[in-house]
Amino acid sequence: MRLRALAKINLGLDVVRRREDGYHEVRMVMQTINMYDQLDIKRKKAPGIVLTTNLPYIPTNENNLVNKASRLLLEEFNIHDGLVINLRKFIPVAAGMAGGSSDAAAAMVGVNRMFRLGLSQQELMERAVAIGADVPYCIMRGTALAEGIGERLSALPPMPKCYVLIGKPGISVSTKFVYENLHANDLAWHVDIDGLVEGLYKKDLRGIAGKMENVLETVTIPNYPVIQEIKNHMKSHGALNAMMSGSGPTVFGLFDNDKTARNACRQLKKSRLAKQVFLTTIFNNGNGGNYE
Ligand SMILES: C[C@@](CO)(OP(=O)(O)O)[C@H](O)COP(=O)(O)OP(=O)(O)OC[C@H]1O[C@@H](n2ccc(N)nc2=O)[C@H](O)[C@@H]1O
Ligand SMILES: Nc1ncnc2c1ncn2[C@@H]1O[C@H](COP(=O)(O)OP(=O)(O)O)[C@@H](O)[C@H]1O
Repeated sequence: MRLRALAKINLGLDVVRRREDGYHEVRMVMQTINMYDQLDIKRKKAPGIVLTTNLPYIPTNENNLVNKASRLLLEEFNIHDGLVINLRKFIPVAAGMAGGSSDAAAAMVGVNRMFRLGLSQQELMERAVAIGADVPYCIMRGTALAEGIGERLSALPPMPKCYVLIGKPGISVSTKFVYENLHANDLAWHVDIDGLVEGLYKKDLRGIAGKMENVLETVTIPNYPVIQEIKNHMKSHGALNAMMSGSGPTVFGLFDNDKTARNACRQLKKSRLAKQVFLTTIFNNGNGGNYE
């Protein structure tokens, strides 16, 4: 069984408050993009999960989210068969693009199908939050408003079609570090998530781009100025706007024109500001489904 685990970007990211347990209440507009990892899942008679991957630097033991997510369902349903899973990573790792979360989501969808567990999308999403705050959204996919810690989801009108330029600088940023250094209860400003949502209802790409903001940049940009440099580079090469995705450090820019986007992509590669550069598009074939 082969599945695609799609990446996400955050079109807007606001933090409402820090909870007593250290987690943060957020309001985010999430968007799936056409960049994916590939999971091949096979059943085996002996118990246990054997995971292989094309990247030597990510864990293949129980610390891999694919492993955790599969185990969660196998244990709940008392399944004694095991799994052989090959994961081909294309989504940049530790990038703010929910790569690991999306792999976990695909694994849950795959196990549900393979063992005919009969769980609905909603039932999978309820279990998925135990793996990570972004995992329920990765099961749902499409354009969505995420609240709570990211697990309370409402579908939004699909994002208008556009080109998405992705630039990941060669640095690592820990999500935990970013949230801890935000001082969420004393923020001077908030992102206009309602304005962003209104832009989606109006199908107004420029209006949406004009409202894109990420409060987590207030932590990452002072620590890693290259993030601002990549944003500036994209904007000076015709992006409608550019922003950091999630907790970073990946920056994405939106373009309404194919030629401008391709040129900006070439120039960004030349600049060497970003270690990984990709040009892709918005994914919006309805929510959920389309896992092949
Ligand atoms: C920032 C966002 C935006 O989409 O994504 P990424 O940058 O990871 O893609 C998410 O809020 C990240 O979601 P996810 O990466 O699933 O988070 P988890 O694994 O559950 O948590 C990692 C760490 O982030 C912090 N965390 C996460 C989510 C949240 N709402 N509040 C938090 O404070 C906690 O310190 C937690 O220990
Ligand atoms: N399937 C997976 N793919 C990538 N990283 C994983 C996976 N499972 C666990 N990890 C660990 O999670 C960390 C964050 O990965 P990732 O999900 O790519 O980040 P982000 O949430 O910022 O998009 C990695 O450094 C890696 O050690």
